[in-house]
Amino acid sequence: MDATAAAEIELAGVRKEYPGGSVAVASLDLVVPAGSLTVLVGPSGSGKSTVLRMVNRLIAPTAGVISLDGQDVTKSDVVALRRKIGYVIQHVGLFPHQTVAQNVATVPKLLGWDRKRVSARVEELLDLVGLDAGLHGKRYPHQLSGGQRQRVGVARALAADPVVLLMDEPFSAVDPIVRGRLQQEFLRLQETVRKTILLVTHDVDEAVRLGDHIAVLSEGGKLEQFAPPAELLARPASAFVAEFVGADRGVKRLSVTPIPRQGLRAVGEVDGGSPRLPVSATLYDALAALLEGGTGHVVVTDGEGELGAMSADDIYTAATTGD
Ligand SMILES: Nc1ncnc2c1ncn2[C@@H]1O[C@H](COP(=O)(O)OP(=O)(O)OP(=O)(O)O)[C@@H](O)[C@H]1O
Repeated sequence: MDATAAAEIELAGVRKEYPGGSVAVASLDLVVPAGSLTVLVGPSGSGKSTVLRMVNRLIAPTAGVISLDGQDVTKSDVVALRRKIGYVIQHVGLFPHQTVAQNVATVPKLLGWDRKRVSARVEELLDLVGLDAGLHGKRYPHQLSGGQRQRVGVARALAADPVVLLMDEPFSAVDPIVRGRLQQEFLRLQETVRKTILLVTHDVDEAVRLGDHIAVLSEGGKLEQFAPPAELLARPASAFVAEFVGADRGVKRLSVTPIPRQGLRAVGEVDGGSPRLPVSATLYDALAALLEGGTGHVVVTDGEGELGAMSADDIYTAATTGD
């Protein structure tokens, strides 16, 4: 699949008051840059799902404007709008009496594609999410693991090549190990497809791992902070954000901070048996390797060879530089 156009999502003064007077979102301004992955994170009841469901018009805002590439979604034809937006939810919502291939083919068939084009697309998508079309395509959802079902949900959402992907707790129904793997695969997939993704989670670690940007919401859909993960962890904008990201935010930052290429110590100074790791790794990986290795140092490498070494103090310095 080629990288196709992605659209900017803009919310301006968006409010949602449910019948009965509960104000899920009081007034939200948010811009989700085209082709980026923005995570909406916040405690239960902070309005995250409400925001997502307003973007694809499953519910209507009480006030304000939501636009895709400058076009007001409430003024677009709803069928055409939903074709532009893939939607993935926690329990996937696959059709139980249809095979995996039929599930993925749902939207292309609705669009009237001929059989050959539909089956080529299904094969391409299953391959993209790491499933074998020959093996898994003929199975029914109950014959798959939770993680495989989740991948089918993503494949189905991508079927008509939408410009936007909305994902509501997409990885929370699977165990932590499968979740970690799906998150990694999903990041690789996003490198290929470069959609504009708005993803909801209540899990800060997931937000940090996945987001180009993180929007932290508190009660009433109040935007507490909108920032890249490293900035959010280094400089929480309010006591609410600091508490929400957790007292271990310093440790979390290690996992989003790259190993520096400059200022490494000479490899000759350190024990030859020190663990080695690529410069593309994070400070978190470096610390983990250092603790595991027992020599007090790690050696950093790239394609050409050894770049230098780091001690625990060096990792500390790299983690706190720029504060
Ligand atoms: N259909 C509805 N009618 C009335 N109130 C609703 C409705 N749906 C949601 N709410 C209320 O709106 C608020 C926001 O709900 P929403 O589901 O958007 O939050 P959330 O952040 O996604 O929560 P969670 O993480 O628990 O899924 C909550 O107080 C909720 O009770």
